[in-house]
Amino acid sequence: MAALSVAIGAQHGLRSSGAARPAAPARTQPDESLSKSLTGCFALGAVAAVHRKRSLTLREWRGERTMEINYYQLDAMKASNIRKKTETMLEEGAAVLKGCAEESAQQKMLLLLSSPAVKELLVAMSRLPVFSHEFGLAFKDDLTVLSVLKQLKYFWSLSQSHLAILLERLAEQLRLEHAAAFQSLLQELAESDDHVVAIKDLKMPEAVRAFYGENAIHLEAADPHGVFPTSIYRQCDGLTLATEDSATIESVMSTTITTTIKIARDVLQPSNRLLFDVYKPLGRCVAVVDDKVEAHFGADLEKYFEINGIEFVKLVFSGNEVDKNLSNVEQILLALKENWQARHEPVLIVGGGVIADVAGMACALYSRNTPYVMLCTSLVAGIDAGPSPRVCCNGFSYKNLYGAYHPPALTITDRGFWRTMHPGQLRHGVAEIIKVAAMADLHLFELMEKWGKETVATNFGTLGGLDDPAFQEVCDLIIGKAMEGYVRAEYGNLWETHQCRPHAYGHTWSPGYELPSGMLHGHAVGTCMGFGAYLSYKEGWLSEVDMHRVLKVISDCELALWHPVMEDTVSVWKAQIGIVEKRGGNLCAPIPRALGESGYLNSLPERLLHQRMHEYQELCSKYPREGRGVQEHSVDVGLEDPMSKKDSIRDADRCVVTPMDRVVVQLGAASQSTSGAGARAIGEAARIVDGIDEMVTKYSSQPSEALKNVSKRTAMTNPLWAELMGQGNTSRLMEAEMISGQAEAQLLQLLLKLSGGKDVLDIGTFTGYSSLAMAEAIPEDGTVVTLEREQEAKDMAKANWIGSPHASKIESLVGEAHDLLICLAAEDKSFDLVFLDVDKPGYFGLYQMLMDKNLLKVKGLLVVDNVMYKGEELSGTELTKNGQGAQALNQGLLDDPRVQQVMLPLRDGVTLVYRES
Ligand SMILES: C[S@@+](CC[C@H](N)C(=O)[O-])C[C@H]1O[C@@H](n2cnc3c(N)ncnc32)[C@H](O)[C@@H]1O
Repeated sequence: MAALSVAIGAQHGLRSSGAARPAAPARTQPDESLSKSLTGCFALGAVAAVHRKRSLTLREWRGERTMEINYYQLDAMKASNIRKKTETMLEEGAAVLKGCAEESAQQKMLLLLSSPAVKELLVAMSRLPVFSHEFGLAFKDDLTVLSVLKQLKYFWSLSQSHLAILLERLAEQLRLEHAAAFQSLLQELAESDDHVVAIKDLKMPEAVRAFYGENAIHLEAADPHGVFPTSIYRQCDGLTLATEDSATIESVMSTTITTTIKIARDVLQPSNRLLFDVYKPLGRCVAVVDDKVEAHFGADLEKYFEINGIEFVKLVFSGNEVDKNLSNVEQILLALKENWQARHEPVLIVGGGVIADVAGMACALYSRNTPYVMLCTSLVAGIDAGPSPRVCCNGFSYKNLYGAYHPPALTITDRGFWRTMHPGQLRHGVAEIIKVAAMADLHLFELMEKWGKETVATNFGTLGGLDDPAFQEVCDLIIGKAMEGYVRAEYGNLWETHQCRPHAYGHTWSPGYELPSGMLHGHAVGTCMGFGAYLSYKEGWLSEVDMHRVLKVISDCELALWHPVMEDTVSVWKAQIGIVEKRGGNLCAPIPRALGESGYLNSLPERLLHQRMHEYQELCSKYPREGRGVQEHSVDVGLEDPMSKKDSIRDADRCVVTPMDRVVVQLGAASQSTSGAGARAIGEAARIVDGIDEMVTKYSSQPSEALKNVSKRTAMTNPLWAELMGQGNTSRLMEAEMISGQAEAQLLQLLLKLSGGKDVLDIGTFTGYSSLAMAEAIPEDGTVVTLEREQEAKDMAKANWIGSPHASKIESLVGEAHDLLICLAAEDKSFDLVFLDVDKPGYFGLYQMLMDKNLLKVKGLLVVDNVMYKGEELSGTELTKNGQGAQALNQGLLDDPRVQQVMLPLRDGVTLVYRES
């Protein structure tokens, strides 16, 4: 690297600063040959001049003089000159266009490029530091002009239509009377295929080419960004200081990235220019589109590009939290490669926060960085994830474990897309607005206090209040302010080089419990913001009144202040340890110091955390819904619980619960040894197979609140089971994955409703899901007898049923199923429906007891789970004991003339057995 720096420096000129330096450590005196070879290294440029001028003193030779390497030599800029030159160019350009009205569009462009004022402006712009503070501030009162001038610097590499768009925009802003002339140039150009030809490739008169060619040669040395840019959105700079013998080099490097953010309406109306201006000059648009957005707006997207004559390549990917993994990033990378995505061509990303993260990360990785335009279709994307420089994905069950810093070149937020959002998904996005408001913008906070409820109720003015212009303005204002607050806080700390980040409010403790709780991100943030506000009050920062204002606005927007997962304060403490590590050894927890002002809490000892959390729980219990959010879980809004799937199809440790899991794992392994189209096809196949359970869950009736609660609580039990097993309190290691779940519960409920059964036997209680589901479906005088070997599981199930009006229908017995069946038979019990879901080796024996002892009534129904046992028989591998148990029952049923049965490929296979006699 050092050699490279010096070589660049030699090209661009080294200057000896001659700064006084502390004495260098003693070194051996270089011999003459070394001296010669070092001089030889600096054969070019100013260094050679320095060496030639006089011979070095020994002191100097030992490295006590410093060489400064200048990378770029940009012209000094004077805003008034640029403005004047621009206006003259517009005048002269319009006159040129008027004088050649009959010429072809290409000829018009050539005549323009030959005009002195155009030449002068373009060359001047190409030599200016257009990304500098000074330049930005000089044009701060006209951001359109600023944006155009930043691009004009690259005119030599831009396509004809791109340059025409820039000239048209300048005319609209500065010389409206000439705008029509430039507009018609653009229209004419856009109609020919040649509009994508770059200025540098036009066949221009020799003198004109020589003029621009000379500038290009100047730029090669002075500022290569202007002549050979990688893309028009990034520049680098640096300062390298080297001792004269090059033994020590000190350097700083920086990258400057330009970005534009627009809050707009009707972006997909074909006449809207936002996407046109980016993609028309490129001739095509490669887009990564969220599959749910595709369902609603896919046709509009296609129409937009078709009408505007832009080739459109649409790559549709799933954008659920559960899909936020490296495997999906890789699939996007493959798709980009297959479509010859170029490094200067911004990818269009259309969707919400997850697709912004995953596809944004793919762009960060593709050719090390490829620009992208973010078209935000959700609230979270629109004000937070969309313009965010952080792109990321989850890994090893940790949120955002992998990532990069790669902001979009253009972010577009159009509220119109939100009309199709699930209200629950929109609601949780509101947390991000409250976050900005409480930490950085009192005015925005007051707006949320006044309008928060209504914005949530109307999907931000897209499903209501459409005829109320004042409300529409309020909606835009809230979004604009939230966006501005976000950008203000984040863009000065793009690479998170320090941790004073107001935007991490609500993100300190919740990362530890968000995934296990199954909460939507915004609700998890809500709970964490509420806790943060309480801590602030306890610190003496927020007044009690203001603390309650924060809690109230969260609660009014129907977000969660509290979730039972937070009762596990040990896990919350672990989350704090993790976050301290992530924040470079500091807690640095952003919490409001006053309303609308940021503060940072840097210490919260463990005991105090436990205490504060309990106090906070008490406080939340007095809020509506006892602090709980409305539709607070992913499953409540039709999304899969992020914990229900492991991260990657390539994850060899993926928990194989069903035959589908086995297929997905196999496909994952296959995709590792394949690339290109093969890997993509395998990935697609894996996604389809993997999506079957999700689809079944999505389109089957949703479980009751009580059942949802059982699955949530069960999802958190794995560490507990390990502990209980370690203490000898269970006979074997249990796992949360043993739960039957929603689809099977729906099946059981439907069977009971269809058959009118009321005496039910549930063999294998676990945490009580199937028993409660069946209890919900039987009449008031019905009974569910449930059997369980483990006392701990029985206790847990009982606790899970508390609060359900159907709990009283359940009779829970503990012991070996075999023994308990003997007791039930002795009591002459018999059942309309039996659900068999215990250790598989005992299946056939238990079945025989059910039949022989008439525990299953004639005309009764037996439902058996796991009859495909993880696809073992299908895979042809040697069967485990469980696999053998399932097979024995399957064969036994086939051989038993008393029953009629059907095996359904639902999850791990469910067989319905009707007892004929
Ligand atoms: C797959 S889980 C049951 C899941 C439950 N039906 C549900 O809906 O979530 C199996 C349960 O049966 C219990 N079990 C396994 N073999 C048993 C046996 N032979 N006798 C009694 N209980 C048994 C296990 O302890 C475990 O809690």
